Amino acid sequence: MSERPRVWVSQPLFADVLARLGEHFEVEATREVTRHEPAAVNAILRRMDGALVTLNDPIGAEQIAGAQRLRAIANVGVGYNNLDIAALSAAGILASNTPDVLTETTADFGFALMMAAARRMSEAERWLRDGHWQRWSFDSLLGADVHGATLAILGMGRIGQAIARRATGFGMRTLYHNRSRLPAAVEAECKAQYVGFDELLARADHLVLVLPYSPQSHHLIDAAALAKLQPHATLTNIARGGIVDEDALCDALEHDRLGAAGLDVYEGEPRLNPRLLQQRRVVLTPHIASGSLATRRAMVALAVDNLIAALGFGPRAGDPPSPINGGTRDRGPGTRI
Ligand SMILES: O=C(O)C(=O)CO
Repeated sequence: MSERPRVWVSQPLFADVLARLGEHFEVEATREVTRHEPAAVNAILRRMDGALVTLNDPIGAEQIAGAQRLRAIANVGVGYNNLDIAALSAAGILASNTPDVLTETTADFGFALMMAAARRMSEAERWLRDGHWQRWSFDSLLGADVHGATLAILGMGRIGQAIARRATGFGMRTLYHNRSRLPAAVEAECKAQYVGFDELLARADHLVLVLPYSPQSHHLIDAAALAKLQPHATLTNIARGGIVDEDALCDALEHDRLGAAGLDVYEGEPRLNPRLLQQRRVVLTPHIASGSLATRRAMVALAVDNLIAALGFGPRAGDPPSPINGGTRDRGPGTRI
């Protein structure tokens, strides 16, 4: 009997969802959340035919060097800046991600984070828990309205569009900027108007970042970009931390050049820029935008489907549902999220 392919699961995920891998493969699963050293990953991948990894696991030339058997990497996540797609493609390794299944959950969270920042919810709760509420006062903790305001979405992929659809229920005016303009029918459905980058910033009451992280978007929101925002504007980031220059953001907050911020992602997470923790007018959450139970399970299930199909098994053998490279839907780097 020929040997079964071997696959590695880099982090503990839902064991019952992963169980399907065992129908086809020898599975080596990591039991605890681990920050794997590149050399350790390389030693493992040299023995593997496939791997299921998360955004905590950078996979590039160093990790796949000499991994002769490796044919597929399934990323659990829609953003895949942890994968070096050029290196994987050059080695003939099929990479996949998990779009669509997290769109609505992530949009819910982005909208909630924007509202929480605008209405100072974290600050208000800290104030209350710290025992400051002695009597009700008419002008304490006044925030900014969301209904009727101008929503500015940077990155109008699936999640950006889902946020725009939510904004219609709040009577917002939605502007967006994206690498390419959306078809008129999609703009009409989202009630969103395409504008240039500078105009987006200048007109935003609430700016929400939903674009992919790439060398082009690194620190796109820097001091110069922040200076284009209105001083009452809020900034919400549910994309990747590296898109925002966090020191420039702290400067803007400290000098009242920005109303508030809602952040779910950080450059260098889980390590936080200590200055962010000092800011009153920020809502900070630990990268949980896609974190509903149902959605996280669906993401793992899709990654499992991708891995099984990419390694030539199951009903879609050879045709994984959401390939990034080398598949029927080669979407190249910087795909909209
Ligand atoms: O899917 C992603 O890209 C995430 O950030 C985690 O949900």
